[in-house]
Amino acid sequence: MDLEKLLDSIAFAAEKHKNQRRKNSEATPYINHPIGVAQILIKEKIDDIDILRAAILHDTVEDTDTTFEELSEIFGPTVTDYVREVTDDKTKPKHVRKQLQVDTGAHKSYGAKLIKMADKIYNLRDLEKETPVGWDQERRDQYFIWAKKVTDNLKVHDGLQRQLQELYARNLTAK
Ligand SMILES: Nc1nc2c(ncn2[C@@H]2O[C@H](COP(=O)(O)OP(=O)(O)O)[C@@H](OP(=O)(O)OP(=O)(O)O)[C@H]2O)c(=O)[nH]1
Repeated sequence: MDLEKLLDSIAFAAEKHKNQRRKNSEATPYINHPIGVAQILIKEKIDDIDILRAAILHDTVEDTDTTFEELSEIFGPTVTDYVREVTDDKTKPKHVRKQLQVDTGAHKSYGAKLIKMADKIYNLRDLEKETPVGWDQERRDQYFIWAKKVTDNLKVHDGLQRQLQELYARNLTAK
């Protein structure tokens, strides 16, 4: 049953992210982010359960002690492969990781592209609300510029693309 599968994923991610917080001034629990990413997809009528589960789990390997083997055992290969596609290799320097997101996006699967689009929408909305603790205006602006380079290679969904365009129109100024 899909609802049970979705809740199992949320419970797993919540446990894995339990000690992490977002970078906003309220230090919101990190799990709000993956839940919000899945919510963005559901609001756009995306109902593929494997994509939704992967959206919930998308930061577990990148940001916690979770391994792909663990995900594969519990959630199976399809969900795990989506998570793998949207996971940055943290052993690489940050500028390399950022460039890889720009360069590899176009070659990813439809599901991975949807998750990446929703991930960026969530982060950009957060940035619109508040500049994260420790960030200056320049870092915020650079994130918008970089996110647009990433998402320009992911245009697989009109509704998500419209939300991204609105975010860029409000926040990217020609300099
Ligand atoms: N806007 C915003 N972002 C926050 C907040 N708390 C945590 N983040 C995370 O910060 C990352 C963006 O910051 P960066 O400076 O680019 O990356 P860094 O964390 O590796 O230093 C994103 O993670 P990421 O998974 O690496 O995403 P992405 O950089 O691949 O898009 C985002 O999810 C917050 O309150 N607001």
